[in-house]
Amino acid sequence: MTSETFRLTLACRNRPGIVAAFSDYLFRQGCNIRESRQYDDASGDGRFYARVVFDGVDRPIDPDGIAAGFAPVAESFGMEWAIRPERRPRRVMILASKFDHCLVDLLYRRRIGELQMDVTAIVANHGPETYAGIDFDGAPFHHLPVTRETKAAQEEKLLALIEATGTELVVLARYMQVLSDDLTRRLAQRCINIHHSFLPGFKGAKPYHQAFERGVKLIGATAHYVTADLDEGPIIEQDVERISHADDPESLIRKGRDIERRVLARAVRYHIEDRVFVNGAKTVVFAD
Ligand SMILES: Nc1nc2c(c(=O)[nH]1)N[C@@H](CN(C=O)c1ccc(C(=O)N[C@@H](CCC(=O)O)C(=O)O)cc1)CN2
Repeated sequence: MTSETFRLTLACRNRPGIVAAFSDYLFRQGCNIRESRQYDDASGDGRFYARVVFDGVDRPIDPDGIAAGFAPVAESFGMEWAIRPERRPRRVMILASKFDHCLVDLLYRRRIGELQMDVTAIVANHGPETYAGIDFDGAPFHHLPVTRETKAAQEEKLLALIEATGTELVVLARYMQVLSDDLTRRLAQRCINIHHSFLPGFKGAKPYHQAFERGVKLIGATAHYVTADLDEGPIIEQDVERISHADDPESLIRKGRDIERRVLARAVRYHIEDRVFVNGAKTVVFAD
């Protein structure tokens, strides 16, 4: 009989004995460490990060008991930590605007089991006619139109929906509205945006036109956590593709769609698999 697997994630000020402490604790609980990744940010503010996958070998694990026993160990190191069952799907809300390529891609990857998530809702500032023909796979659709004048009220409805659905992660899948400072604070480290450029280049709207005018030879996309500062949040994933003088804005937009899809899907997967740690204005990513 195989035991269920769990993930321990932790972050704390670096000092000797952290690895010994959590590995000895898990060993004494009869657990087996299947995978362990760690990073000691000696160059920055001396933080230590670890992601540990463990199971009970051939005996069932009591996660609450394991967590209760680990709490004093964690406290002695001043850790931020969590223990989660690997197979529990994360609750994810997807926001979209006019362009649906990232929305469709995330739904497909969920349907084939690549993304271990339950979609709590699909929210858009455009009406359902914009997404005609898309199989939402049972996810509820909410049309929340917004103007400069109605932004505060729209965001209140959005936040109420996030809380009512127990949403753990909000994904801006080419959602083209700037979120307020208050909303970004409430969604800190649990709201991922896909920006259609290789940041820090070409921030803001219309990055492909900016790229065309500049005559760059590479275009890219960037997935980052959303902060109040537009396109400035901690970067989770990026990718690029070579282009040429022959590419006009339309062909850049076409080539960009593929890059956006794969970069956002990777960033969402890394987040829901607890592979991403925010380290100040940057991230530590234990990619697979
Ligand atoms: N607080 C933040 N909100 C959002 C971010 C962010 O980094 N911080 N990223 C954007 C996505 N985005 C670029 O990736 C982006 C979206 C929209 C705009 C913009 O200027 N929008 C205009 C309205 C445009 C329209 O109605 O079509 C606006 O909001 O006034 C710039 C960049 C998502 N939100």
